[in-house]
Amino acid sequence: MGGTGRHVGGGDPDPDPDPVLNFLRWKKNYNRRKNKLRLQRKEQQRPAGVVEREGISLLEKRYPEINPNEIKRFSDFPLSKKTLKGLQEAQYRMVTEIQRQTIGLALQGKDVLGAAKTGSGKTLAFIVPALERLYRQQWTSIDGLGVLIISPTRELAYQTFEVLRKVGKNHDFSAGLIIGGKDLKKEVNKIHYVNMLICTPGRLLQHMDETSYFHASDLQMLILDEADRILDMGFTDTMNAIIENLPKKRQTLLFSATQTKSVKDLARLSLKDPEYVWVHEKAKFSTPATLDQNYVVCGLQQKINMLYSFLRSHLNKKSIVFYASCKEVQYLFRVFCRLRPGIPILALHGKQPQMKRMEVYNNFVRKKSAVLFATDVAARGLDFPAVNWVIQFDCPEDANTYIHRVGRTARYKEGGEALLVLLPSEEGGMVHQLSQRKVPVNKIKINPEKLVDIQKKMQSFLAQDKELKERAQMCFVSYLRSVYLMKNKEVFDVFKLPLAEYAHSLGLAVEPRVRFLQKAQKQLSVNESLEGKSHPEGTGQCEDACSLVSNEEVEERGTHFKEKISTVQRMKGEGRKEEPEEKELPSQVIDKEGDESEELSEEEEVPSINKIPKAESINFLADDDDDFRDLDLLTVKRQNVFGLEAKDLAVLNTSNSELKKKATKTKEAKKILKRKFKVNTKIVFTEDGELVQQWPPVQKSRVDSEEKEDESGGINLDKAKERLQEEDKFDKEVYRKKIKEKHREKRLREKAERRKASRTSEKEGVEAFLDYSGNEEEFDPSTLPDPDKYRGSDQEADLDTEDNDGELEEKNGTRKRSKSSNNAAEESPLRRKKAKLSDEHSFVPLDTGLSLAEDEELVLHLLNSQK
Ligand SMILES: Nc1ncnc2c1ncn2[C@@H]1O[C@H](COP(=O)(O)OP(=O)(O)OP(=O)(O)O)[C@@H](O)[C@H]1O
Repeated sequence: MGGTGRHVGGGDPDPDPDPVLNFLRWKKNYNRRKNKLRLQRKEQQRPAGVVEREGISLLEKRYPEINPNEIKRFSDFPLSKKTLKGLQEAQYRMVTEIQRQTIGLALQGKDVLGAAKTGSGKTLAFIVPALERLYRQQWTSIDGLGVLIISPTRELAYQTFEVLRKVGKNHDFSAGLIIGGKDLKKEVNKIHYVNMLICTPGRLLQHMDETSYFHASDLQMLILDEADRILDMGFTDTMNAIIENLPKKRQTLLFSATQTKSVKDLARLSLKDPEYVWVHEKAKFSTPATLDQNYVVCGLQQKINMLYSFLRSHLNKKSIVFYASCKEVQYLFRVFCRLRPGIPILALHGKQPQMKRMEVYNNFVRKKSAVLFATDVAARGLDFPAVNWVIQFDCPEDANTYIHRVGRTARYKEGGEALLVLLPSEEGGMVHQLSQRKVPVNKIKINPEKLVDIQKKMQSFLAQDKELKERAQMCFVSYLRSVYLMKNKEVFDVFKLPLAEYAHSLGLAVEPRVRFLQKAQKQLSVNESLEGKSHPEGTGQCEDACSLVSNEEVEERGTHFKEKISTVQRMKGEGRKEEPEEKELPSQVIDKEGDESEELSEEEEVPSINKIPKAESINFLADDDDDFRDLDLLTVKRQNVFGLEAKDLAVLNTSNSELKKKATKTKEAKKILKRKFKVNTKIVFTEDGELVQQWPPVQKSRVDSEEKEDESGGINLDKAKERLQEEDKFDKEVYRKKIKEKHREKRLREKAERRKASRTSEKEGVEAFLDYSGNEEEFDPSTLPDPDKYRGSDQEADLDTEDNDGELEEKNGTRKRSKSSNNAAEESPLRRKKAKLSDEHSFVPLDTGLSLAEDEELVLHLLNSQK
């Protein structure tokens, strides 16, 4: 047997073949192959459903044996062929740590609370078990909603939807994306077919409330992505309401890069005996190892210069710049587009319409080098490929926000760099927080020689463009409000900020007045005097902030409010909260912001500056753009004083602030009058070289004597009244003349019409006559049209214009008659007939067919008969 075995394995020609043994061996192999084929054929004949069910039960049998430590690839998990194929096609083979540790638990049907660093692959960690869950249940479209995935932002929901589409494409389930800013009606029609729904909380609850056939009674799995962010955005009540609408018997997965207390509260509410998987709990750092993190300390007034200088020196990189508020993004995006740093600039924030947001998102994904100005709407979960730099222009609210922001770079084994810009007042507190959260940041310094000063340029932009200036003012207020509303007063103290310098750095000549800040300051001083400074900083101020800034204003802040929002809402007794980005998008804004485009083309969308009622005191009431809404918080002390230097302005400001007396409008008007300002005039030349004053419009009623106006300054009311009355008279006279002229024109028009009508009838008469005159011998001169009649009409025509006649001549073809009224009257009917007959040869001399003498006789006869 040993020798035989050797021969079989070796495959060398047997030196001493035993034919019987050979035959037996061949027969054995043959039978084995035959049986295998028979079985395969049998398998193929069985219904696919049965085979699938058997496959599923085989997979399920392997679930209890899943050992995360042995798993390296997705194929090591007992996954369906369809899912594995999808993963393979999307180039996902090796599992990441969070996937290795959570997929098995989720397949076993456990509730999971998973946390792992940014960019570590949490999305697949919940998408794979979700697909498998429905596959196991043999879910079909008629079964309705099986999996619900809730994301905090629309972009993240969209991104998750795309991953699901990619990985689940071999399955037969239907998937839907339900986010705010889209057509609700269209969603209503489709929602009941959807098996896997990805949505934002506000919109989901809206469907739960309003869409009659939307129900989640058979829901198998609930997934909360970036759950802490959902709660931070003030969706606690919404989430509670959603969870109440879901069946109790379901599996729940909850994922985030950071875990807060509120998440644990939510987990207690929505998860049953969950498995906590905190992959990097024991890691040295809570940010990716491939991320290089630095911070600079920079004065508020230098931040924009610094950013510009940074971008100029990183033209071939892909960067994201995070700001605290939408209005900062809007303003600085516009300004930087005008400054043309040499790199495409994009802006993403919650005030853009959804389509625009998608467009920007996709654009930035595609770009190799670009800079994205964004609010924290882009801070979580978004997976932009190959981002080199994350710059935090404004200090993040806390270490968690910091971690999510920097997580937009250095994703899945890639490298990346992060730069945090801190004010001197923010440095201590923030750096301490970061070190506590195991975030390694190095301090670096700005090279002052490399700093480009763009302040003057910005000032000139603002001097030319009122709308931009308003945006600068809104940016100013918005930033201050964001700082004011921050909870951690160790880091954020709005009263320490150099306001005037900040305003100048935005290009503003004068710092706008911020009412809420003034009120807060007052309140603070009252509190201090009452309590003898016993009030601990940080708590009292925040509460004041909540009461001083309306809820709407809070939402405009976009992202940073956390519990404060909930406090305000609870205080106001609101049941639940809509998604902030939806609230921030009134239709008008959608139109306006929808045009906000990538680079340098945004100038077209500049709204009319006529909207501004006054320069002295800007008070935007019901403006189209909700950007203008919060300007009621703001009053500009003085405008257009760019001639002044910053130093002078500072002196001016201090002296102004020292002046406690409130100047009335009358006083200010008087002051202006004393200065004897003259209105600018615009004079143009006509083609004849005459001078015409275009602006201000010249008073037509003015007589020379009035030029000698009272030069003593001020307005003489009596004189002004007289002048107005005179102007009124003059206008009335002009009006009367205009009406007269109109009537005359009307009369002439009617006459012309009448004349035309009579000529037509004349033509008809001629033709009738010609038709009739078949026989010259039977010619009856009495049938001739009355020549007086012609004359009359022609006389009228003569009163009008000669051109008119010429026109009629050509049009009617009655050339001879119209050339000269007399000729027309004298022309013989016979000639007319000939003329008609020889229409095409109208310039050929007419031949009556009679002799010359006979012709003359006929003419004389006709003339006599006319007389
Ligand atoms: N197993 C894998 N193999 C290869 N690439 C992967 C794998 N898992 C995830 N990725 C890639 O890693 C990147 C980050 O994944 P993902 O967006 O899921 O991270 P995340 O943990 O959700 O990040 P964040 O906390 O920022 O939301 C994505 O580009 C994804 O395609």
